[in-house]
Order: sequence, then structure tokens, then C-alpha cells
Amino acid sequence: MNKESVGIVETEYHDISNPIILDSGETLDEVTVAYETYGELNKEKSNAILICHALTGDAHAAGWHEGDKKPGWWEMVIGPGKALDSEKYFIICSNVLGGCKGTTGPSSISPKTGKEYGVDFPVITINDMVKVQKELIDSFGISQLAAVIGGSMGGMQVLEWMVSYPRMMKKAIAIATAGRSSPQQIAFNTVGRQAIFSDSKWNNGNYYDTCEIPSNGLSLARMIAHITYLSDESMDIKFGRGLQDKDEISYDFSVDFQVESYLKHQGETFVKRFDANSYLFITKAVDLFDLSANDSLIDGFKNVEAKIKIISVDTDWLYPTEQSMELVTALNANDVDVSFSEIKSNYGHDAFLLERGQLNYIFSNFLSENVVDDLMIEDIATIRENADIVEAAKLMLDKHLTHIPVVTDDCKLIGIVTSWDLSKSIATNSNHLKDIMTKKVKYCHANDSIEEIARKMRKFDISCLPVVDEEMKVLGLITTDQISNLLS
Ligand SMILES: CC(=O)SCCNC(=O)CCNC(=O)[C@H](O)C(C)(C)COP(=O)(O)OP(=O)(O)OC[C@H]1O[C@@H](n2cnc3c(N)ncnc32)[C@H](O)[C@@H]1OP(=O)(O)O
Ligand SMILES: N[C@@H](CCO)C(=O)O
Repeated sequence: MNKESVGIVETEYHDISNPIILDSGETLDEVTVAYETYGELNKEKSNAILICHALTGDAHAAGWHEGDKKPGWWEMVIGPGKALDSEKYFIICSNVLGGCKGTTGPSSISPKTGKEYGVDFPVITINDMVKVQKELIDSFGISQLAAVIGGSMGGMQVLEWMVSYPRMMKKAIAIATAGRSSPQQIAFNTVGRQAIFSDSKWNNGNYYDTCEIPSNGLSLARMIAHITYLSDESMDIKFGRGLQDKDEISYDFSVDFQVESYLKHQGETFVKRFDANSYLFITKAVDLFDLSANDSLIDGFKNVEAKIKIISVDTDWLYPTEQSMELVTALNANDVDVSFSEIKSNYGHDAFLLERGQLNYIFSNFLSENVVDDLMIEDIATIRENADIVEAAKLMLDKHLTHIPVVTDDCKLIGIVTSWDLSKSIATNSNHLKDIMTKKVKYCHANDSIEEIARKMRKFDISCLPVVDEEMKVLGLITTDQISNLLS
């Protein structure tokens, strides 16, 4: 552990009080969500980032569980000073619905039968997983996430969030993923499921009260899947045609090659950490994933509002760059603010779990943005509503101003007066500020992004916005000149 880590963490549990109505039409009662958080939620509840995990991940994304030898699975990007900085953001990661790491899944006890669900667990979708995450986010009283981020199946959840809850996030990053599962992706998952079904110990999903689990089937499913997470190049670099613990080939069916031993190891370690029935339900959810509407991703993305980053990996043949480009094209067609980055890596699909430098760089560039607070002028003149026009004109001349916020005695914004309004007063022969000021004044908040308010100013053709707090008290002003200076 070092100072860049969030340190010792614990998984927490949230019980959802209402039933979850699933896409299949079935309902799930008494759903529990396992989650972890890193950092502090700020007063405005505006700094939360939701991390969505991939197929076999869990809520433990960062830090260390007491006694563990390895940190959480995305330790490389989460922690003090990293792109997902726990000193700046409140980071939440939860285990998905259907999982086996604390959130309700097939190995949980059904409240109806008092026994493990097994294959009586309802078929779930990525949308159902996101519904459960939304319940967790609501329980914190968070009305908008600063960002939702995830890779692979986590990226599918990100895309689902963008479509199902378009106003619930400011930004979204979807990595090594697709808007709909391709036939090849479905094919690999179905072979994995068949491997489990063909293990007699699977016993139609009823193995929880026996001491035998379908380890052969599950480990075979993982070995097949794991090949798709690597690239030919990375296998060649890691193993070549190297032999495992021998100098000569053995002319039998024992393990000869390092790659055989490696895959065996991946299969064996997987069965110690994952439930076979969860594997069935989660891979099925991935297969069913399809965000297109009328067979078109352009139609599917028509309501997206967040600012989006799509990331692919150049050697990922499971979720190839072309699928990411399909997302970018569909988002662009909807005028969504979307950008794209391709990670250069020989790791293949799993690069999103390994490429520390590139991920930190892309994330921090995308997440860091200037907010109004960084730029606004704080030392500003204000004027009371009952002031006369001469007083406003003198103030403008003395302080070289073109805009003065009009405020109540306790400094709450009620209007704005501009040099143009003063010229108007001569033409209309008005003496009182309240007759000429703009009463329906547009304003912004200190934590609004510069991009957002620049758009607002362009839309309403205004050159200056008062900045107010939650009680409408004036904190400062921001002008188009400042924004132009920043951009130049
Ligand atoms: C995304 C989420 O949400 S979390 C889920 C992600 N986690 C996983 O998928 C866990 C399993 N996957 C892996 O380990 C993945 O390969 C990664 C991406 C996480 C790690 O990749 P890398 O650091 O490149 O590790 P690599 O693929 O080389 O595997 C290392 C393991 O293989 C073992 N290994 C390496 N060579 C051999 C060999 N010739 N024979 C047997 N075992 C071998 C290592 O001892 C090590 O074992 P350990 O993990 O039990 O300590
Ligand atoms: N290897 C990762 C990524 C799969 O997409 C996992 O098992 O979750």
C-alpha cells in the first residue's frame, strides 16, 4: 500500500426497499447491492463518479481489503492524485445484479423459497443492472453524477445509463465496448454456457447444498473467454512456444506449452472466485444487450445529453475499434458532444485493466475542465433596486463596468442593468432602475462548467452572467471576454 492508494476499504451493503421490475416483466424483491466508496461526497453532491465493472468484476475497485495481497481491480486509476482522484471525487462502485460478490444473484437466498435461486433467478439485462445502480445512487441523494465510467460489460452499463437516465450524468466514458452484442460475442458466450451445462455437477443449477461445484465446466468457460481477452501478439510475447517446466515435448496429453499451463491456471483460479450460475445469467445479459431502436444506434442514442468519451484498444478483437466507431458515429449523428481515443497496447481487450499511463492520461484530460469558479470576477459592484439611474451610471463610469447585478438588501439577485439599459433610459425618459433593468436575468453557479455556460451565453446572445449561490446571493460575474481569453 502507498500514499497513492485509498488504503484499507470495506464493502458495504444497501437494501432496496421496493421490488425491482425487470425487463422480462418479472419482479425481484429484497434486492441487496454490495458497493464501495472512496473519497467524500461534497455538500452540493456534485462530485460523484460511478464505476461500472466488467463481466467478472466486483465492487472492490480500489484500496485494500484487510489482509489481502492484491488491491481492487482498478487501483491503477483510482486514488489520491490519480485520474479518478479520491481527494476530489466521491467514487462509487457496486457489484452488478446477478453477480456473486454481495449483490443479489442466483446464489442468493430467494425470499419466496428460503433457498438459493439457482436457475429460478430471472433472466436479467444490462438495463436491470443499471436500474439497481440507480437505486443505490438515489439512496445517496445524488441527482446528477459527475461521470459514469466502465469497460467491456461496464461500458455497456455506461451506455445504458446515457440512454435510460440522460440527465443523470455530466460525463460518461465507455471503454472497449459495443452498443449491441455482435454474433461473434454471443457465440463465445454461448460456448461458455454450454461448457457449464455439460458439466454433470452443474445439476441444472442445483449445486449449492452439495460439496461439488461445476468446476470443470466453469473453468473451461473461463479458459475460452480468457483467450478472447488477450491478443495473439501478447500471447506470443508472454509465452511464445515456450515449454512449461520441461525441456522437451512429452508426446502425450499432459501440459507441454506455457500457454496451456497459463490458461489452466486462469480456469482454476476463476472457479475459486466465481459462481457458475452467475456466469450464465451475466453472459446472457451481455448477449441480450442492444441499444439500437428501429435497428439503428442513431435512433437508440437520440436522447443522450452527457459529454461522452469512447475509448477502444487497437488490439482488441473481441470488442474491436470498429464497434467503438459505430458508437461515435451514432452519437455524432445526434449532435452529442463525443470524443474518441484509441489505446495502443499489445494486451488486447484486457488492456482496459492494464494500461495505467494511457488510461490515467485520457481520463484526467477528459474529466478536468474549467468551472466558473476558476474564472469568475469576485470583487464586483452591485446595486439596489431602489437606486436611481444616475447612481448606476456613475458606478459604471467610475468602475469601467458594462453590467451591474441588481440585488436585494441581503444581496440576492433580482435583475441586471447594462450600459445599453442606461442608454435606453434616456430614450424612454425613465429615472428608476427597476423600470429599465432586466428582471428575468440569466445566471449561473460557481461549479457550472465553462463549456456549459459558454453554450448558454451563445444561445441567449448575452455577454455577462452573474454567478449566484444556492440562495441566489451574488458571488461574482463571468463574461465572454474571460472565456475568449481562456480559450485563446
Ligand atoms: C474488470 C473487472 O471488473 S475485474 C475482473 C478482472 N480480473 C480478471 O479478469 C482476473 C483474471 N484476469 C487476469 O488476471 C487478467 O489477465 C488481468 C488483465 C487482470 C491481469 O493481466 P496480467 O497482469 O497481464 O496477468 P496475466 O494475464 O499474465 O496473469 C497472471 C497470472 O497468470 C499466472 N501465470 C503466468 N504464466 C503462467 C504459466 N506459464 N503457467 C501458469 N500460470 C501462469 C501468474 O502466476 C499469475 O497468476 P495469479 O493471477 O494467480 O497471481
Ligand atoms: N477480464 C475481464 C474483462 C472481461 O470483459 C473480466 O473478467 O471481467
